[in-house]
Amino acid sequence: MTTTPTALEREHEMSPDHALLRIRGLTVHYGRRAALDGLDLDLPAGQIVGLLGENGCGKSTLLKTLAGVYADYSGEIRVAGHSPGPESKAITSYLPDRSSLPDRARVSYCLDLFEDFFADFDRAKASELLAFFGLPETMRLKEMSKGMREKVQITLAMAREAQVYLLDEPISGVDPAARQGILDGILRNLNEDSLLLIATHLIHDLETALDSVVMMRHGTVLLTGQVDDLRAEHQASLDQIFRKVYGS
Ligand SMILES: Nc1ncnc2c1ncn2[C@@H]1O[C@H](COP(=O)(O)OP(=O)(O)OP(=O)(O)O)[C@@H](O)[C@H]1O
Repeated sequence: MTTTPTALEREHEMSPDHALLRIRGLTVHYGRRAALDGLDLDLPAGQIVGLLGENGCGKSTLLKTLAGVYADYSGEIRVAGHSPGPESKAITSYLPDRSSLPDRARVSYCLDLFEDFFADFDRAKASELLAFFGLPETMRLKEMSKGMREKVQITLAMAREAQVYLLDEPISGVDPAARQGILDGILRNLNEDSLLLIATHLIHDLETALDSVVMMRHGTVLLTGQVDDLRAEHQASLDQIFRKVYGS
């Protein structure tokens, strides 16, 4: 039986230098409200990408949908050629904005869980990252501050040997002085062929780490570009560009 190729499959055949992440016409409704509204986006491997935008513009919904956690969407998504599902999840590491880890668990138990669940989880890398963050594996999550828990979440997400990392506001609970250290933890050992898509409001803290940005508004992409190109074009920092774009 032959099936008609989708728009993305046709594009894939026509452009062999395909993007690692491809999205066409992605739409998500919560009731009558469109959280994502026909969003198109291509992102290549080997980039650290900032996902920026005002509160409620759809960043978390986009990451959740790409991660395969939210499946009620229309449009097309391909992660390394796969629609969201078991194959895409096997190569995608997702850090949600809310933790679903059990409060009473010790860090070591979380490591056991991830080791059982993800074939690409590197326990030695996780232990090394926890030591870098100064967190004991014997500690229970409920004994931790918000920032400490975030470090555990980051450790679990970044200790996978994934092709795509989707991080939803990973350093929002961390004090300004500690943010650089956490960022170093995230970027440490990051495979140069991986794609890291990171939703954040902390543009100033992330500016030097980002290769490119995606700015969203009302469930669509308002602007994308390489950070160096945008800075040169606007003669301004990313923070200033953001204020200009969203102030208008
Ligand atoms: N579970 C839900 N049920 C109903 N509406 C939702 C739900 N989750 C999100 N929304 C709505 O969808 C829109 C997009 O929300 P989303 O959380 O994706 O935005 P965001 O850009 O991540 O916001 P923030 O920067 O505040 O984290 C918002 O209007 C929000 O109110």
